[in-house]
Amino acid sequence: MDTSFTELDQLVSLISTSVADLKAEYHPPKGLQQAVLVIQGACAQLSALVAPPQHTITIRGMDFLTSACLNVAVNAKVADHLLDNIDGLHVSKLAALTGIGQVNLSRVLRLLATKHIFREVSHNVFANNRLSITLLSYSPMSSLTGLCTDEILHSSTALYETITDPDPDNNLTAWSRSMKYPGPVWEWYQKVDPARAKRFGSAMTGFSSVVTFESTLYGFPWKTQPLGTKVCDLGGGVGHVSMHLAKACPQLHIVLQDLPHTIEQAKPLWQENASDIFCGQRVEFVPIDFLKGSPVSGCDFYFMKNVIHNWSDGDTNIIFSNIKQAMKSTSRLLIQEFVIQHVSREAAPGKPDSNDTSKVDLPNLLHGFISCPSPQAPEPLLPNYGEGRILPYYLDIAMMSFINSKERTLDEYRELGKYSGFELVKVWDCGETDIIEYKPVD
Ligand SMILES: C[S@@+](CC[C@H](N)C(=O)[O-])C[C@H]1O[C@@H](n2cnc3c(N)ncnc32)[C@H](O)[C@@H]1O
Repeated sequence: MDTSFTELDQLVSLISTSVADLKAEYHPPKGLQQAVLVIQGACAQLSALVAPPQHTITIRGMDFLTSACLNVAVNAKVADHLLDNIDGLHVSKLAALTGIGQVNLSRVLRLLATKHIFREVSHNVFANNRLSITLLSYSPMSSLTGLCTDEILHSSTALYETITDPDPDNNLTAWSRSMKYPGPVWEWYQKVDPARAKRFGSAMTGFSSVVTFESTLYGFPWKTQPLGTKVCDLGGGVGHVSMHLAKACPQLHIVLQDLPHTIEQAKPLWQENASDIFCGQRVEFVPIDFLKGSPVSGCDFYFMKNVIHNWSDGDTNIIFSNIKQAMKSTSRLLIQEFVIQHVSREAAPGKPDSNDTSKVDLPNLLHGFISCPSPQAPEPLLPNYGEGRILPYYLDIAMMSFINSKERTLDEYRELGKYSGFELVKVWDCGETDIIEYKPVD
C-alpha cells in the first residue's frame, strides 16, 4: 500500500505542477500542450488507482452509452435549440422542439451533463457549455460526432467476431458484418446512403480542426525552405492544409493531387479563398489515383497528411512505390500521422534497454529541431500519457473496425518505408501527430 501512496502523491504533484505550467505557459503552445496532456493523463490514472476496480471496469464497459447519448443530442440538434437560451431551457420546451419525450430527453441530457457536455443549470433546465457548443449542427464537429456515434459505433459491435474469424480469406470488415453489407463502406455511402456520405465529408473537415493546420506549419521547417520549393500535397483533399502552408510560406509552390472529383472541388475554393496564389500560379491542380500512377515528378517534398492510416501495408507499398518513381534523389517523403506508442516504458537515453541498440537514440531520432513534449510522459504516468493521449488508440480501433486499416508505431513506419525503398531519417514533433521524414534509398 505504501507504494500506492507514493504513486498517489506523485500523481497529485504532477497535476499541481502541470496546472501551474498551464497558467504560466498559456501562450507558448508546446508548454501548454504538455501540461494539458499530463493533467488529463494524471487525473485518469489517479481515478483508476483509487476507485474500486469493479466500479471502474463497469464504468468502462458502459462508456458506449455516452456515445449513444451524444448521438441523440446531435440528431435532435439540442445544442442549436439552446443557442439563444444562455440561461437554459426547460426540458419540456426542448421536448417540443426535438420530438423526444421530456422524461427520456432529460435522462439523456443528465448523463451528458454528468460528463461535462451541457449544464443542468436548475432542475430539468439545460444550457450549452464549451463542450456542447461544438455540437452545433452547422459545425463539422457535429458531423464528426455523428460519424463516431453512428457508423463507427455500429462497426465496433462486430469487432470480436471479425477478428476471431478463422477464415483468412474473409476480409469482411466489422462494419460490413454489423451492417450486413458485403462491400466496403465507401460503396455503401455511394449506392445506399448519400446523406451519410455527405456527413462523412463534413466529418473529415471536423477532424482537421482536431489535428490543426498549425501542427503541420510549426512541426516542420517549411518557412526556411528556399524560394521555389515544390511541395506535392498528395491525397490533400481540397487543399485546406496546403492552402494555409502556401499563405504562410510565400516561397512554396504547391502541387495539389487527389482523386479527380476532389480536385475539381478544390479549384473554385482556391480561387475564392487564395486568389493571389491561384492567379499567381503558385498552385497546380493535378488529379491522380495514387494506387494506379505516380504523382508529379521532381517535387522537393511529397507530403501526405492523415492518408496512409487509411491503407493496408500492401496498398501503402503500392502508393510509396509510385511516389518513389517520381522522386529525385534529394526529394523527401513526409507522412503526417498519429504514431502509436507502446504502453511500456523505453529505457532512458544512455541506458540501453537489454541488447536492442536500435532503440538507444530513440529520443534524438524521435524529435526534430523544435522543443517538444517529452517523448515519454514523466513517471509515474503511463509513458504514452494514458488518457491524455487516448485519441490515436481510439482511431486505431476505429480504423480496424471500419476499413481494416490502422494507426502505426514508429517501428511499423520504419518497416513500411524500408519495404518500399525508403529510409526513415527523422521524426518531427507536431504535437498529437508527427511528421515522418523518409529519403529514397537504392
Ligand atoms: C482522410 S483524407 C485526408 C485529406 C487531407 N490530407 C487532410 O489531412 O485533411 C484522405 C484523402 O485521400 C484521398 N484519396 C483516397 N483514395 C485516393 C486515391 N486512390 N488517389 C488519390 N487520393 C485518394 C481522398 O480523396 C481524401 O482526400
